[in-house]
Amino acid sequence: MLPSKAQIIELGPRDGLQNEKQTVPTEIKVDLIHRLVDAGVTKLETTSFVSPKWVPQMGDNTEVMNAIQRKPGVVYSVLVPNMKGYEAAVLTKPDEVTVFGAASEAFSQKNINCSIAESIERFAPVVEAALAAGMKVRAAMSCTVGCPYEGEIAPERVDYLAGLLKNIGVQQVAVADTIGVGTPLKVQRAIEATLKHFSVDQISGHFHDTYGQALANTLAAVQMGVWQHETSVAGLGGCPYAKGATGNVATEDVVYMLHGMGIDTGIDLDKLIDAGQMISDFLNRPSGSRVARALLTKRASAACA
Ligand SMILES: CC(C)(COP(=O)([O-])OP(=O)([O-])OC[C@H]1O[C@@H](n2cnc3c(N)ncnc32)[C@H](O)[C@@H]1OP(=O)([O-])[O-])[C@@H](O)C(=O)NCCC(=O)NCCSC(=O)C[C@@](C)(O)CC(=O)[O-]
Repeated sequence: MLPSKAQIIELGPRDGLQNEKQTVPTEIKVDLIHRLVDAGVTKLETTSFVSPKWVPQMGDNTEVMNAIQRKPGVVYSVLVPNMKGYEAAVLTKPDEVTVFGAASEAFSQKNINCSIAESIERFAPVVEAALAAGMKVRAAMSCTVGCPYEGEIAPERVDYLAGLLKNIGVQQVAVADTIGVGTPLKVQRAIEATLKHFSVDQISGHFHDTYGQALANTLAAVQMGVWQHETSVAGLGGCPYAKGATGNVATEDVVYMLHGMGIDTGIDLDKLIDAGQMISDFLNRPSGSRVARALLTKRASAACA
């Protein structure tokens, strides 16, 4: 049965911008966050507390968090790989921390410089501290379908990682197709493996669009009852340690699809498109959202008529 509700978990300010070569000033990131919240986004990843040597674009994490005017009821989430990141993050009072592991050993090494087992040892004290401080804890599971270094990933490896994350107290997990190689049935198998440890209410889909499959994969997740969707405005993004992978599925495209299916997101699509246009203009390239491009063209023709 299709879910009657949906929540967008907007990743544009973090996953969307982390890989940008040009420096995006803090005030642009903050403006983007404010516009997204004004459009009705109620949960978003604002930044990450990782090494600035590894990901320079997120080096202004504390400044971003401190500059945001927070709206009550909105969950401001940050990515944290270890206790060092947690200790810096907690000072900025996030509502949620997200640890991030991988179903692929090689990707774990490349992305966070440790094995899957070591990553769990690093995450465990983060999860414990965050829960004790009253924060929510999510985990991203990278490479649940394919890995840029190891190729296809079997569902058993997703099952293994999800079990480890459940054991340390993680409350919610993202099933991520980091390099966008997944197709609907493969993504459903990764979600099925995750469902052995987490309920459908604790799972979000996180699909990159490298092969143009992200919206189809989102629909495949919806058909399994998944209602939390990790998306990126204007289709921004990509992981610096997954070369060639494009951005996440565009928030505008997911919102348009869900609204068309009668599933409310609480998001004002016009305002969302304006937020995506602001950041696309700043980055000096067209939006990666097909819906945004179509509706902007329609707006322009209406203005000329
Ligand atoms: C995880 C580490 C830090 C390990 O990096 P490491 O080198 O193994 O860490 P270390 O403990 O050996 O420390 C080395 C140096 O890093 C510092 N350090 C250590 N930890 C931190 C920290 N938290 N914040 C700031 N600095 C830190 C530490 O203080 C030390 O500084 P030094 O003494 O040399 O000056 C590193 O590998 C790293 O930052 N990796 C970046 C990972 C990343 O951000 N990847 C992109 C996000 S994941 C993603 O996009 C995928 C996702 C989530 O969206 C889902 C999907 O699509 O798959």
